[in-house]
Amino acid sequence: MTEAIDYARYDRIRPIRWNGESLELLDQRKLPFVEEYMRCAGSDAVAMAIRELVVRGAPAIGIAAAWGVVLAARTVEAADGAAAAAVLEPALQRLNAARPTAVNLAWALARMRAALLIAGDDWRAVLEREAQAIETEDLAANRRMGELGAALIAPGSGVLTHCNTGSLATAGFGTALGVIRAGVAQGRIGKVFADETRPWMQGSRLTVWELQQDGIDATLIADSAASHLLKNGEVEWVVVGADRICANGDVANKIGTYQLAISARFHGKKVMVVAPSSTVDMATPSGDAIEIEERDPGELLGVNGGRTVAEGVRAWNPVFDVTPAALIDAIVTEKGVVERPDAEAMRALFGG
Ligand SMILES: CSC[C@H]1O[C@H](OP(=O)(O)O)[C@H](O)[C@@H]1O
Repeated sequence: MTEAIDYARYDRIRPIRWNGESLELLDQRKLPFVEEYMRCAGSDAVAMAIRELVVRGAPAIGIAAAWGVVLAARTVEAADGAAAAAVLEPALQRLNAARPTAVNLAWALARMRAALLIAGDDWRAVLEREAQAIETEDLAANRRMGELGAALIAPGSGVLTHCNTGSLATAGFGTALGVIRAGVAQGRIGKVFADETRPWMQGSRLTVWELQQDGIDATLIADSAASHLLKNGEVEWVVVGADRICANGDVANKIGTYQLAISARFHGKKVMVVAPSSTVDMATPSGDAIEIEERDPGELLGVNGGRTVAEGVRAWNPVFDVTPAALIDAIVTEKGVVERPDAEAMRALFGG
């Protein structure tokens, strides 16, 4: 069950392209029917693209922000990194403010800031190398997580995934979708289900499109059909990504993850969270401390620009929720797997 995976077959979809002068972002608002890149020439354009979900997915927004810092550096004259850091800090703050929940954004900016502070007169080149390293390391982490996560799945299993955690959300291959890709390639996963993931429809617009590109047969379900599916026995694992994993193992992820975990536990199914260590935030003690992003309620009032709700109806649109560690069976990172996560198990792998 350890057949070598042909990773090249998953390389077609690239949400982030650095061309040496500007950052090209695949506009995910237009997928799956239009593949169009937005060209960002400055860091504030990158911040807007993150805020507007042109680029989305916890690791991907960290990578985009890192390249945003490289773009900001082109507007600054400074003798060394420390001097440049002082001038660039407002631009990093504007990038950081783009979205609050995924820790990968703050993590990437902190890593760029740290590299800058110790850089000499070659600080621009240092920033470019650091941004490239963040992107390259994410791809390697995803491939490693694919192996580690797939190994937990018994041959012939069915899986259900939520939101989009594939190449579109990362430097490539994906987190939860990387486990699914590896599990299908190894013959461990026999059936793949993806839910729509209202209101932004990452599942119906992005995940099943990615899997179709792979030639992986996936079945789309309504979010509201998930518990019925978990009851009928075709699924053994719910496999999802994460936006922030806390010191006690609580996980913030796309809205709807929490109720999937409740239903999975009720029906005796397992929950696997797959995320690189850049998503682990040992400085956040528990899910109660996570800021949950609330987006425009208008995202709930229509689909593809067509209104489906009467005028004057109020909507509430939190786009993440927190799944308590007690409902999670395994957290898969590139550094290893935490089974039955709790504060002690998290400390054993991540320190702190
Ligand atoms: C590997 S992506 C992690 C995470 O990000 C997604 O959120 P969004 O599409 O709003 O950026 C979703 O929560 C994924 O699970």
